[in-house]
Parts: sequence; C-alpha cells; structure tokens
Amino acid sequence: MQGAPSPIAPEDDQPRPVVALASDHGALELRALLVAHLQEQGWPVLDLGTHGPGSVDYPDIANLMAETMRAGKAGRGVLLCGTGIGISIAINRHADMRGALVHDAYGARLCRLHNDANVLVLGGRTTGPEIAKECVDLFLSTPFEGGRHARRVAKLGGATPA
Ligand SMILES: O=C(CO)[C@H](O)[C@H](O)COP(=O)(O)O
Repeated sequence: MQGAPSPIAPEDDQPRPVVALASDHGALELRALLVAHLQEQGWPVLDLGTHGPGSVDYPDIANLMAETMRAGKAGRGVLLCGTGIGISIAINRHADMRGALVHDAYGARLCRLHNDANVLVLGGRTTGPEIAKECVDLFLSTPFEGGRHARRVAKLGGATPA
C-alpha cells in the first residue's frame, strides 16, 4: 500500500510540511547547519536532537524519527550519523519509512522522483555542508514522478505516514 505522493515544491501554494531533523553525535555540526538553512528558507523545522556531544546510538535516533513521522508531527525527515550508513539501515527497518542515503544532488533528486523517499539520510563525516544543503533543498522541492515508479514503490510495502 502506498499513500498519496506528496509533491512539495516551494512554488506550490500548499502549506509546507514540518521537516524533522535528527542525528547522532557524528553529525551535530552538519545537522545544526541544516536546521539553520531550512529555517532561513521558511521551512517549519522540528529538531529532534541529539542535543549534546555525548555518544548516542543511531538506532534510537532512527526510531525516534519514525515515531515522530508516524504520529504526524512531521511530513519529511532528515537523518544523519557519521556516515549515514547505520542510521539508513535503522530507518529502513520501519516499513513505512523510505530512507535514502545520498551523497550528491543526483541522488537527492532521484530519491524523490523514483523512490518517493520520505527520509533523506546524510553522513556528517562524509558530506560537506554545501553539498548537504543542495541535497536537502532538492529532497524537499522534488515531487514523486509516479507512473511506473508508483508500482515499484507499492511493492516495497508499508503505508506512507500522513
Ligand atoms: O556513522 C555511524 C553509523 O553508521 C555512527 O555515527 C558512527 O558509527 C559513530 O561512531 P563513534 O561512536 O566512533 O563516534
């Protein structure tokens, strides 16, 4: 089952969804930078932490993101850990989450066009700030293409949270 695609282009008249951001200790700086970047652009942002430099476990952060989105508190998510790898594995254990670990603009665009990703995943130790900002902007402004991709996304299973 697949929910309605959620095209979110800044030029649309639609209200912008809340964007939740969360990271472990491996991406504190990049997350803070992205929070500020999105706020400057007028996105409603929910910063889920982690809020201190202490070491935390990325599965807990991914689970918090999934719970937050499932509760309807955010329509899109941005998750980060040191490489993005662990937290992308963790978020994709939730059937209603489609997390896409991306490293460039092409991936950020295609994860929306073809995969209807609802969570963007970045690595705080692997991706620089300018590329990360570009990825987030594309993730939030690119609609799902539907068509043949809708059939494939449906085969992934899991409903899209509201
Ligand atoms: O990237 C990650 C998971 O994929 C983590 O951020 C990383 O493993 C944390 O490592 P450390 O505890 O040594 O800071």
